[in-house]
Amino acid sequence: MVLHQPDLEARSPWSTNKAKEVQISPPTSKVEGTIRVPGSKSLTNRALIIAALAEGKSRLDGLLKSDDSYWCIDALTKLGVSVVVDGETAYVEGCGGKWPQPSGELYMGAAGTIARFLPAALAIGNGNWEIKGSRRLSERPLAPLLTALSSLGAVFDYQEGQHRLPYKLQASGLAGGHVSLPGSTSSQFISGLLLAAPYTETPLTIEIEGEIVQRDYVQMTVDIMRSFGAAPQFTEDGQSIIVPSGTYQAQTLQLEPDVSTCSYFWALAALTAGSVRIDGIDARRTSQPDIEILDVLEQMGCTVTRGDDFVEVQGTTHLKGGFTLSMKKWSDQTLTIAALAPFTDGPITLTDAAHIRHHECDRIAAICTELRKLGVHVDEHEDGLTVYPGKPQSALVDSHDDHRMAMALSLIGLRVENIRINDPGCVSKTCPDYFEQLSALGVEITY
Ligand SMILES: O=C(O)C1=C[C@@H](OP(=O)(O)O)[C@@H](O)[C@H](O)C1
Ligand SMILES: C=C(OP(=O)(O)O)C(=O)O
Repeated sequence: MVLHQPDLEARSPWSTNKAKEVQISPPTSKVEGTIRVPGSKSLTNRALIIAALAEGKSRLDGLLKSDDSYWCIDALTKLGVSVVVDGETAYVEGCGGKWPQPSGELYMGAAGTIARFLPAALAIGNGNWEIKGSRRLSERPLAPLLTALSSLGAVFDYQEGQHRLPYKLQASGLAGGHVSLPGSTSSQFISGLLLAAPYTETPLTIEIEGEIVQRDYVQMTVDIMRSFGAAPQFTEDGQSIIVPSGTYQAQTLQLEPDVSTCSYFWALAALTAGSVRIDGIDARRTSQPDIEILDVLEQMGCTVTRGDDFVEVQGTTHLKGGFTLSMKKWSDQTLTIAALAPFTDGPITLTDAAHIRHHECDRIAAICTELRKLGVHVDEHEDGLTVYPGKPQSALVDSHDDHRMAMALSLIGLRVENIRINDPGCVSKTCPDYFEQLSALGVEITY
């Protein structure tokens, strides 16, 4: 069987698992526990970039330490910003919108957030940078963002293909005014423009053409910008965002745990009729869209307790299926639900997620391929999939160098003996100790 060859250059020093394969078997005793989940990737990389642009020294607590945040810190450090990491706290000396190092090579790893958030932040300054990323990141779309930045004055010199990594960026500030771009492939283009928008030469209005996928991530960007003193405003129709000129001011911020990562542990409770509590999350107030998974787990028959600062999921011996879900707003959960679906009592159809074909892998094709290897009946659709109930069988499945594929496929091993996954180390993109945490909850993990 031909398995995907991972791009190991994108693994950071915070990635420690070099195993070729992991084998997972169901827990031998009831799963019950309270766990800590590392900080949100989305909040960490937004906060790091804003803090780097700000005036003064910020303190970020609850930092995610994974490949995606490592390469973000690495790039900021190469830009001359001091980022000191002490445990899960980062101290960032803001550069006041003027990058101290006006030239150099910056590597984005495999992180969509860095590739989409950093270009505009670079373009507001003066400098010449060479930007590179992993093999897969170099295939992922950037055109709407880079076209918008070109129209505001940034100059790109593409090394291998138009609007793709690697490229050289010649920056001499960004004009303000009006810019429009589509949000149908990635919300990150809009977030990336927003993060730098207070520093354009005149105020910037971003007009969004059509619908935005995963729109709540744009709201998350607006919220975190506000907490650093900027004042972006949506227009009433929600299709434009007006960003007044200004500067970010340093802050002390507590970052929430990563709700996308939490989903695998809540799914673990669901599948084993166990209970898993995760502290540090207020489900009613979080800006992370993947919190929606809790409603789906309830629909399946689980009991969810939403505390002021924790969420506990209690699983059930009979999981209900037989429904259709639009994944447009929280599509990182498509794979989690696809992995739960075979163990429910009716088919589950997931729709509106065509854009995830452009994520760490073509996630729709990949999950259909791997579920079929396990003997699960699936129909692939252009924008999603239908998964039918059935008892999966043991198999070696491919993680496709995608952290979410590995974490979602591991869930099958909670019910089926000897599920093997290649390259388990790919989880380091967002959760380097994922398999250790599973093991601590009683799941049998063998390398
Ligand atoms: O802004 C963010 O932090 C993210 C936006 C989403 O990406 P797209 O909008 O590109 O799908 C999501 O899938 C990703 O994990 C994180
Ligand atoms: C799509 C994802 O990542 P990225 O930030 O690289 O887009 C993800 O984490 O599921």
